[in-house]
Amino acid sequence: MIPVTEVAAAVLLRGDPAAPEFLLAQRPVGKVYAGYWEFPGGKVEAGETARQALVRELQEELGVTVDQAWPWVCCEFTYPHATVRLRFFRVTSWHGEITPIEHSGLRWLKVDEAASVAPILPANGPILRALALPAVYALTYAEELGPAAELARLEKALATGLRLIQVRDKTLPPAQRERFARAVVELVRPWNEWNGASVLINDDPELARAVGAQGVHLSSTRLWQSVRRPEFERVAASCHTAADLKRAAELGLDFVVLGPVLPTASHPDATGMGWPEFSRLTASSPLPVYALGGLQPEILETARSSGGHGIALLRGWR
Ligand SMILES: Nc1nc2c([nH]c(=O)n2[C@@H]2O[C@H](COP(=O)(O)OP(=O)(O)OP(=O)(O)O)[C@@H](O)[C@H]2O)c(=O)[nH]1
Repeated sequence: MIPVTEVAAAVLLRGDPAAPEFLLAQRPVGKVYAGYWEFPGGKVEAGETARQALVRELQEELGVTVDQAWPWVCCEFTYPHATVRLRFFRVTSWHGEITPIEHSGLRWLKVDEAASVAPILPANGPILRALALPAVYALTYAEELGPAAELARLEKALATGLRLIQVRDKTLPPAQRERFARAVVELVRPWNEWNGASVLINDDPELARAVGAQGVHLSSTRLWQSVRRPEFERVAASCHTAADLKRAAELGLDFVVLGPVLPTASHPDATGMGWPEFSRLTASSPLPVYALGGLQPEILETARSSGGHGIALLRGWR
């Protein structure tokens, strides 16, 4: 078996939480991949946890003390020199002044500016794409609220920052679902052009194509039936188990939702896995994970401190 080098890496975030800047650092002469841009961090030493390594590395490399670090995604990558398992943390609070003690350069970037820095360590491409995903994934609920009211709710939410939408509404009659999906895509179109907002259609690639949606959201059943990633700009899936998460990663999807985390009215028979289990499952996910099930917007911080990228909401988004 190839030995795996454990690495802890930090995505330092500052500024507006809805459109933050993150820090990239340039590897100095003398290291492998000198001149490449990376997230600050380094190898986990014997006897350390990944979090302890992160805290130590940020002190050594940048001269700062971490106040808050939340586990995020974890990916493996094989370089000619080593196979690494990179545990990324979102670091939103620290003290001390950031100083390039070991790197040859530092750059703060907005997520849409990542392409302006090159070269980036090869393992980091998917990480930059994951960073661009918003905190909230809104699931439509026209079957209860009615299509007109749901479109009005969407219009308001787009104006205040909503960027990622799933047309769910599985029980609407097919013709009505198609009309509604088309109307959502039309409503989102200008936001797509200006801000990259996107619409994913739940479990129906044909409908997604017919209405010109940016993506498709696979049910866990379809996730297992799919032999390759469907050809859309964005593909996500519903996951409930570690095996589902692994499958979604193998298919190269963009993100997943995992749940139900808490008891929810839409699945009255399910008790919810709870945050400790959510945390355990997300710890080895290379894909960003949205928590789902019985959640309200105020729970975002809990989801993030438990390893989630964000939250998926059905009733609660606004
Ligand atoms: N810090 C960091 N390492 C990364 C990233 N992406 C990535 O593939 N790596 C890989 O993870 C490994 C980290 O090793 P490192 O050389 O930075 O470790 P270190 O700071 O402990 O240095 P040292 O080995 O000189 O003591 C390297 O193989 C590096 O290529 C990233 O974003 N940040």
